Amino acid sequence: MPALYPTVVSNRFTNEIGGFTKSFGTPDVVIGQVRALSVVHGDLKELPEKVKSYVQENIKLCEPDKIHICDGTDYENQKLIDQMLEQGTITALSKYENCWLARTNPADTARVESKTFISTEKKSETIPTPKNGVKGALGNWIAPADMDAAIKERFTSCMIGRTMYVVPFSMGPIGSPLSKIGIELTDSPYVVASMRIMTRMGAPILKKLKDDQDFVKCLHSVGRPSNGIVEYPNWPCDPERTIILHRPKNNEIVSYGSGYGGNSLLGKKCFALRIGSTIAKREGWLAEHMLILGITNPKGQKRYIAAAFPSACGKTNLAMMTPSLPGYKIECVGDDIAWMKFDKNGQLRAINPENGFFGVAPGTSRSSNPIAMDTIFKNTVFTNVASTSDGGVFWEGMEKEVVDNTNITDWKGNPWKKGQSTPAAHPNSRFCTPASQCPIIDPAWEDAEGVPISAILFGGRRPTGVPLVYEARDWKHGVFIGSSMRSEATAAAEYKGKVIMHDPFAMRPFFGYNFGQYLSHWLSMENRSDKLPKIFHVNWFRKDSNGKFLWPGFGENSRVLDWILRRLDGEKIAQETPIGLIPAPNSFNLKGIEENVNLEELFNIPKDFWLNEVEAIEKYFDDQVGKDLPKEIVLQLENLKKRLAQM
Ligand SMILES: Nc1nc2c(ncn2[C@@H]2O[C@H](COP(=O)(O)OP(=O)(O)O)[C@@H](O)[C@H]2O)c(=O)[nH]1
Ligand SMILES: C=C(OP(=O)(O)O)C(=O)O
Ligand SMILES: [Mn+2]
Repeated sequence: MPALYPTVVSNRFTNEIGGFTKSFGTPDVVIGQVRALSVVHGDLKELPEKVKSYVQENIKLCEPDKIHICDGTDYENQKLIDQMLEQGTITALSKYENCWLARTNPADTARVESKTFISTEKKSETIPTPKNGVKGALGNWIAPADMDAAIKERFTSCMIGRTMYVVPFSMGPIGSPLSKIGIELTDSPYVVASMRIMTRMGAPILKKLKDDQDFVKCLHSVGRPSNGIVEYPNWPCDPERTIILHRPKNNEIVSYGSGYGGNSLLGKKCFALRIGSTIAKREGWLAEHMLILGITNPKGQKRYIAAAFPSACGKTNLAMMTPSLPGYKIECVGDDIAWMKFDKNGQLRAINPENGFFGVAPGTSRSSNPIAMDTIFKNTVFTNVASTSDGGVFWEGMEKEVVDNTNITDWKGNPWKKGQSTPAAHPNSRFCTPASQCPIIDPAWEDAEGVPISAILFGGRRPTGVPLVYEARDWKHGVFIGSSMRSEATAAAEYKGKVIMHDPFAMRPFFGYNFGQYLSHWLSMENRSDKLPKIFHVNWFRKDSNGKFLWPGFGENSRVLDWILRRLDGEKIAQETPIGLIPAPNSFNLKGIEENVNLEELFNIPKDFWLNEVEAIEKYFDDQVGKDLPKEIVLQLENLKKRLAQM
C-alpha cells in the first residue's frame, strides 16, 4: 500500500509544494481525475492517530486542494485575515484595532432550525412522539441511512479548489476535567478566525490529544449551490441545501451550506449544547443554554447565578450588567452556555465552555451595555452590522454614538439614511469577541473545577401576564417552570413575526435527545444533592397597554437580583401566589430608580391569562411530549391548575 502522505511537508504558507497523488488504497474511489493535494501548513504525520484517520476520511470525501492544520498563532490568523480581505469576505474597520466586518449572503443570516437534525437509530431517542396528526416541534430526527445519504450527496468533492482547515479546539479551559476536545474540518477561513475567538484553538490542543483519544468530530463546508452559481463570491454558501446534522452515538456533527454563527461555529450550539446534552445525560451532568454571572452584594458576599433565556432575550446583557443598585458588583463567567456538574459535596459547579462572546449587536450601546461596548472594539469580527464612513460600525441603538456627518452603509452594503424603513444592521447581526477582553470577566472564569451555582433563572420575552420575577416552590416546581417556558420569537432563527413560542429551558432548538428524558434527567438531580440551587422565573419584557416596556431593564435588573439574593439568604420577603412566590409588599427595592415603575402592573397575575397559559402548556405537553412526559410534571401542572381555580 502506498504511503498516505508524502514525506515532504510544506514550509509555512508556501503556496504549492510538490503536488502529490492522492492514493488511499481503496480502488473503488473514483475521483474524476487524479488531483494534487498539498499540505500548506502543519504536518499530517504528526496528528494523533484518530485525528489522522478522521482527516484522511474526509479528504477522500471532500477532495480539497490544500490542507491547513491550524496552530492558532497570530501569524496564522494574520494570513487568514489577508486572504479574507483579498476575497472580500471581510473589510477592515480602520477606526479600531484588529477589527473586521463580514457581510454575508443575505440568505445566510441566522440559524436554520428547520434544517437541523439529530440522528439516532430510533426516532423516539431524539424526539418525543407527537400526537397523531401533529407536527413535532421539539427537534428534527433523521434516520442514520438518510444522514449518510445527505452527507454523500452534499460533501462529495465539495472542497475542490479549496483549502480544508483542520481546527483542533477545546470547549472549556484546556485540561479542565469538565472540558471536551473537538476537531472541526472546514473550508471557511471565516469559521477558523471565529473559532479562534470562540474556543481555545490550535497546537496546544493537539499536544494534549493522545493517539487513541476520542474527540467530537465536526465536519463543515459552506458548500456550493448545485447549479454552480455562487451569488455572493465573498460569502459562498448553499442556502437551498443547507443541513446541520448530529449523530450523538459517534459524537459527530456534520454541517453543510451555511457559514453563519450557530450553523458553522460547531463548538457552540452543535457541540456544547446538542452533543453536549447527550454526553451530559450519559455522564450525569447538565449542558445548558445559560449565562453564568458572579454577583457580590453590598455586604461583600459573592455568589454565582446561571440563567437560561432564549436566543436574543438578554443573556449577554445580564451577564455583563452594570448594576444600578449601589454596592452591587457583577462579574461575567459566560454569556451563552453552561456545563454544570455536582461536586463531591453536592455543590453544583459550572464552567463556561466558550472562550468568546458571539453577541447580538443591535441594542448594544453605551447606555444599555457599556461593558460590552468596552469589550468589542478590538480583535473582533463583526458580521452583518452597518459600517460608517470613518471606518467604524453602526447598528440600531448606536444612534447617539455616531457623529452626524458620517455616512452609513447598511449590512447589505447600500447607503443608509436615518429614518429609512429597513434597518441599518441585520437584527441578528453579531460581534465575535474574546471573553478575556471583558473588563468585568470573573477572576474564576477559567477555574478548572467551575464556579458554585446558587440560583438558576429561567426567562423569556413575555409582553403580557408574566410577572417581573417569581420563585419556584421547590426543585420539581422549578423544573416544571423551565419546561413550560414560552417566549416571543426573535431574529436569532428563521421565524417570522412576534408569535409566542414554547421554548422549554430555552433549549428547544438545542436538545440533543428526547425532551421527556431531558426532563427526567433534570428531575433526577434531586437524588444527587441536598443543596440544590433555588429556581426563579424572570421577565424583563412585560408591556403596558400602549406597548411600552413596564420595566426599564438592563442595569435596573440588579433590583431583581437583589430580591433573589435576599431570598437565598432566607429573608421573609415573599408571598404565595398560584404560580409561585413573588415579592411581598414593600420588599422590592425601588430606591433611587429614575423611571416611574408601576409595580402593581408588573406583578399582577391575571387569572384569565394564566388559565389560558395553563391550557396552552397542557396542550403543548399533550401534543408534543405525550407519554414521555414525566409523571412529576403532570402533577405539577395539575397542582397549578388547582391553585389557579381557587384564585
Ligand atoms: N427591554 C429590554 N431589552 C433587553 C434587556 N436585556 C437585553 N435586551 C435586548 O434584547 C436583545 C438581545 O439581548 P442579548 O443580551 O444579546 O441576548 P442573548 O442572545 O440572550 O445573549 C438586545 O437587543 C438587547 O438590547 C432588558 O433588560 N430589557
Ligand atoms: C449563536 C447563536 O445563538 P444565540 O442567539 O443564542 O446567541 C446563533 O444564533 O447563531
Ligand atoms: Mn447571546
